Amino acid sequence: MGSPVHRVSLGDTWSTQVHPDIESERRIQSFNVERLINILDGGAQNTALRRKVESIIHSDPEFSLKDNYFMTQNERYEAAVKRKFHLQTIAKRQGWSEDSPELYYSYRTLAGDLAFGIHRVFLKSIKSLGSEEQIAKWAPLCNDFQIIATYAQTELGHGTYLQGLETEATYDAATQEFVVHSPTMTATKWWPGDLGRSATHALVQAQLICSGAQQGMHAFIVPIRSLQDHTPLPGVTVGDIGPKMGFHHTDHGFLRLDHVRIPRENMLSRFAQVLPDGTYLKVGSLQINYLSMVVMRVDLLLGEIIPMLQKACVIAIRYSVIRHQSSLRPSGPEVKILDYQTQQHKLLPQLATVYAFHFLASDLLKFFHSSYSAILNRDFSHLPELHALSAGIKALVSDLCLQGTELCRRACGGHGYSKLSGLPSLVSRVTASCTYEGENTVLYLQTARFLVKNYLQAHGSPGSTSQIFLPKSIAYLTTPYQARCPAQKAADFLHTKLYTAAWAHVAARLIKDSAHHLQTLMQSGADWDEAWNQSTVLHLQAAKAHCYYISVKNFTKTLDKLENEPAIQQVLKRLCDLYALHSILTNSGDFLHDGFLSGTQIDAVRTAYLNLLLLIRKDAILLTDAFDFMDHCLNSALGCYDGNVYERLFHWAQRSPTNTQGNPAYEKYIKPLLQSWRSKL
Ligand SMILES: CCCCCCC/C=C/C(=O)SCCNC(=O)CCNC(=O)[C@H](O)C(C)(C)COP(=O)(O)OP(=O)(O)OC[C@H]1O[C@@H](n2cnc3c(N)ncnc32)[C@H](O)[C@@H]1OP(=O)(O)O
Ligand SMILES: Cc1cc2nc3c(=O)[nH]c(=O)nc-3n(C[C@H](O)[C@H](O)[C@H](O)COP(=O)(O)OP(=O)(O)OC[C@H]3O[C@@H](n4cnc5c(N)ncnc54)[C@H](O)[C@@H]3O)c2cc1C
Repeated sequence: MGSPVHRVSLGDTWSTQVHPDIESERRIQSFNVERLINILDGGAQNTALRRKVESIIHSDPEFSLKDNYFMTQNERYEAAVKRKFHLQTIAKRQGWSEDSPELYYSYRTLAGDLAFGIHRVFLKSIKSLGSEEQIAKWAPLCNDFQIIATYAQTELGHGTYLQGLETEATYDAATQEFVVHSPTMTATKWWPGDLGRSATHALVQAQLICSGAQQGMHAFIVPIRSLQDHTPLPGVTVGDIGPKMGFHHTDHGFLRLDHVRIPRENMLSRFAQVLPDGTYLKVGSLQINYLSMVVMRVDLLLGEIIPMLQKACVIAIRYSVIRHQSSLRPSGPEVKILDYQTQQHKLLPQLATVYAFHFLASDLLKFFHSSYSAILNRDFSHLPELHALSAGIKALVSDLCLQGTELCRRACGGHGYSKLSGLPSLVSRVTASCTYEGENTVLYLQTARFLVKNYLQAHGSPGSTSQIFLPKSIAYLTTPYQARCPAQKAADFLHTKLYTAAWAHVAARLIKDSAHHLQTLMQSGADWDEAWNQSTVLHLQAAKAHCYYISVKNFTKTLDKLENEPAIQQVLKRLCDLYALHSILTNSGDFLHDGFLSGTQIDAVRTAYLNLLLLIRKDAILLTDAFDFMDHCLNSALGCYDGNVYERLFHWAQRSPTNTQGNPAYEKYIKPLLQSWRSKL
């Protein structure tokens, strides 16, 4: 591998050497880090391309994220717009097209701190819901930024329940136009990114009214601001929704439409259309209009959510080998905090989790690609499975990435509370991912609906085992499973088949229990909807267990493909073991409930888990280096490659405007107060 210096990108002239405490960690080379980087990138060519993009971006001062932490919301927005347009200029010069890996890598390199993220959501929605003519018209306008667009679905009154959206698009056959209207206050669109101050066009999701009937939610392209002077167009009220927990660089907005007329051609019509005379035609179910959400749920995993936990792990683990606190024995030397078992217990499962999620999301992406073109061509056979998998995986990944980043933050003690650590921004940003693109509880319940329905079909009545074809990801629901785990000692729990089977057992049992609970309620008189609501806590648990099972199984499959890389296979196997055993320990009640595992076996799981912590501890720094984030992108005083934590924290704090711009409160309040006492002292 080339000199690691390429990662030290902050241009800190005072940083002349790598801290010995982190350097010593890198001397233990139990595997080739560069090879692991290549595997995570999906090949050495991708690594080379990514680094080429990184060097272009980082050598350009316009892209610096340096002062982000000291900026106001307005300044963050302006800087993000500036970076976005500068990136477009570079992309044009370099010949990087919209869907190119180069632009994807630029986004990663700039930590997503760019404006117009939802412009991309608009484009992806046009590509999934628009006809070929509509794509041919709108995609180039988007790509060249002749328009700036947003995705306006959520309203003040409704986000989850799309059938409850109030915005109306009423077809007027006399003019062949739709009249798009917000009939109530609660119909106001609320939350769309890039809407508050930027967008010229919105993809508005509205209830279609034509042929005298409500046809459900459909997508309409609505011009909202003048392309000449950016003022709101007639009938449009638009603005910013105000301060938020994070996403300070994005102008989330509101939008009210007062009988705004748009041409008939502006309704996206791949799957549904309104003919000039008002006749409504559609293929597939109403929910095909939700396709763009499936696309985004898959897309955001690797593009946005998982990198947050990766970065948090890099920062917290690097910091934990620099930070010394207390000693292990009386009068012994102060130790690195990563040598405390409790610190390992906080951080190393997060590292294992984020590896598991990287491979999970990569495989989901493959399944998505193989199903998506069929869906666009109106073969919907894989859609229910894709929807169930993408909804559940989005929920599990964002839930655990949020938990993990917050744990990493707290594991850095007081310095983790400083924005300069980079961790608070990661936590607040990943928090949003548990809500946007579908609130997580709601998404788990979508997965549960698929599981329960298939379970009930496969097992006509309790106890029956009729053979029916089930989609691949749930085929285990009809596989007979063991009632007791055969493991006898800690080492037995290091068999991938054993712990995968354990998760299959628990997931299948919880799905069975939730389905039976539903059936029992129905047998005692409840209708399906009432019975469903009264069993949703069980459904939620079942869906989570299913997602755990999928993630564990997927990690073990990844290991199988690494036969030719024994050293890397070994280190990843340890992470896979740790992920699986940690997930068993944190959900141990589910394994003990029906006696599948005994208390003694849980003790054995814990023993195996604690042994793994020690083994992974020695490779921890290399495993975080393998994410190959440059310092610029981490933007953390605690997480830099060279480990010079204290110097960097001190230098960065000096740049704070609170230290450079004087103290107006002194003149106004402190000085008069102090001076009023002087005569008495
Ligand atoms: C750089 C930027 C980074 C950050 C970017 C962030 C951008 C964020 C953007 C947004 O947040 S956009 C707004 C996103 N909003 C949502 O995700 C809303 C979530 N709500 C829904 O998805 C749905 O309303 C619902 C929860 C699925 C319920 O809908 P509905 O009541 O109509 O359906 P059900 O009765 O529950 O199910 C009926 C039937 O439909 C199937 N189905 C549901 N959704 C889909 C889908 N997406 N694809 C395919 N099929 C779907 C469902 O499984 C049922 O099938 P059957 O069981 O009847 O066979
Ligand atoms: C940072 C950010 C960016 C966003 N960007 C966009 C954007 O670009 N475009 C856009 O259109 N929207 C956007 N949104 C909106 C987002 O998609 C919605 O907030 C999200 O879908 C959740 O909907 P809600 O706010 O209505 O929550 P609600 O549905 O009101 O959820 C509130 C609570 O009710 C529960 N609940 C709701 N329904 C059910 C149910 N059926 N069963 C059980 N429990 C239920 C939920 O679990 C939750 O606990 C964004 C939101 C955020 C935070």
